[in-house]
Amino acid sequence: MAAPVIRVFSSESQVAENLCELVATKANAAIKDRGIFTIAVSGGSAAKFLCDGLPQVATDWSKWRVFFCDERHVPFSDPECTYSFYKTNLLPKVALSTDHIFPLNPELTVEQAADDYEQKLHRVFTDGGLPRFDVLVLGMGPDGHTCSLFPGHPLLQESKRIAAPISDSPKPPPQRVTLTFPVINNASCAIFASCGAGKADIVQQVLEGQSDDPLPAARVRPTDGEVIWILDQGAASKLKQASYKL
Ligand SMILES: O=C1O[C@H](COP(=O)(O)O)[C@@H](O)[C@H](O)[C@H]1O
Repeated sequence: MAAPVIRVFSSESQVAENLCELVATKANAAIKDRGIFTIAVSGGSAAKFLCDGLPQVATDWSKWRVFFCDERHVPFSDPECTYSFYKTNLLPKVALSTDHIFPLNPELTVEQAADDYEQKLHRVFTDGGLPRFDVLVLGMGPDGHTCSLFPGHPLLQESKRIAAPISDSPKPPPQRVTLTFPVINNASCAIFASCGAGKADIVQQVLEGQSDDPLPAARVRPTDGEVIWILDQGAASKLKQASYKL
């Protein structure tokens, strides 16, 4: 298990650019090696960074398979729907087929939608084992949550499911489906992108704090992979180790 790598940039636009260049490098390497690139993306600020930067990268979009680290269980027409954000802000600008991006089915109950999402994952990850994503692009909320895995929630202990329903998310909307830690920590590369001084305290706690009960974002430590944090100066401003500074 490798220690987190931390990269600090002077502006949000540089974070987005660096994130997207890194994702493209990973994508092109995976395509060269195996002919396919598997990625799960997040909502919130990470979605904005990806939609801003990915249209500029050079890659073979036909080889990408795009899942969601988590998704809100809302209709596609709801502004909280992460899939619809990508559909509006990324799909018109890149050659990614809608057959290669996998939304949650909001017409099912949240429990059925999670079951259905596990089947969608198994249709792409066909070896029957735990899916191993090439890249996860993760965000972190000000409480230290990542995906829809919240501090103190029983889903942090989930060990059987690869995608699980949650009906009591402390951040609205309450019903969501999320990847679980067995899949997250089986990824080849997990990348966090966080910006703004509002995230500085939680970034410091996650990256430098010690706890017997780590925050969800601090639990992202792929067993045979890397975790990379891409921060702007504001988000990195409370880190104590000088080597993390610009
Ligand atoms: O609710 C969510 O929040 C997190 C963090 O979002 P951010 O805007 O604070 O970066 C996000 O990663 C997750 O996908 C989303 O469902």
